[in-house]
Amino acid sequence: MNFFEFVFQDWRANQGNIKGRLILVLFRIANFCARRRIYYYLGFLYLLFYRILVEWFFSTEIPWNTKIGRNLRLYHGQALVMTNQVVIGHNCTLRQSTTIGNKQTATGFSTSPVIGNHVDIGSNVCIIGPVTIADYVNIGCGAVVVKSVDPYCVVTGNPGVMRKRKDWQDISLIDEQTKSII
Ligand SMILES: CC(C)(COP(=O)(O)OP(=O)(O)OC[C@H]1O[C@@H](n2cnc3c(N)ncnc32)[C@H](O)[C@@H]1OP(=O)(O)O)[C@@H](O)C(=O)NCCC(=O)NCCS
Ligand SMILES: CC(=O)OC[C@H](N)C(=O)O
Repeated sequence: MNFFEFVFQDWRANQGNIKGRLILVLFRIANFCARRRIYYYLGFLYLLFYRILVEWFFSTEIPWNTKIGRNLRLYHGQALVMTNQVVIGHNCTLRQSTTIGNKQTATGFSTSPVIGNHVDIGSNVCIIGPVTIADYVNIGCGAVVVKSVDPYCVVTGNPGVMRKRKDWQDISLIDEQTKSII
């Protein structure tokens, strides 16, 4: 992926969403610099600019070295906080007032969540600790997720309760067909 493709990898997923596009382009430039040591030094001033503009002014804390797959959809772009250990797959959706991070333990901090592909995270969600969210999961608004979630599930409530998505058979069928084509 060249620089241009890398920076605009979320552009289509955020059609009609200027703020989401702007934040993600700024993030991908920072992410490009952070992943390559040479650019990290050259781009230090940019990284500072990114941090001040996106974190302080847009209140969206996506650390520049977070691993996030392509086609991230970012709705409403505010009060979103995550640690740089979070891993997010392809084709995911994030919304406002959401925290994805670690948990305090007796000896320090836990690891952070690993989120699969096609995961849709509602508004006001907390996902904390060493949990894995599998592919095609929907996390309902206001959910607090402290345990791992199986594929094709919906999680709602505090503490989050998991059940199969109503459309899981349709999705898994499409998914199997795609896999067999590939
Ligand atoms: C969870 C969600 C994905 C819908 O899943 P669904 O399978 O279509 O759920 P339904 O609407 O059929 O509701 C099924 C049950 O879950 C409950 N439920 C739905 N969403 C819920 C939520 N966020 N928290 C708690 N319970 C919820 C319903 O009350 C219903 O309960 P019942 O069976 O006792 O009547 C959706 O409700 C949601 O929360 N999406 C997030 C979207 C969002 O954040 N929007 C904000 C935009 S800014
Ligand atoms: C507040 C709201 O309903 O926003 C809609 C938006 N498309 C989203 O899913 O986040």
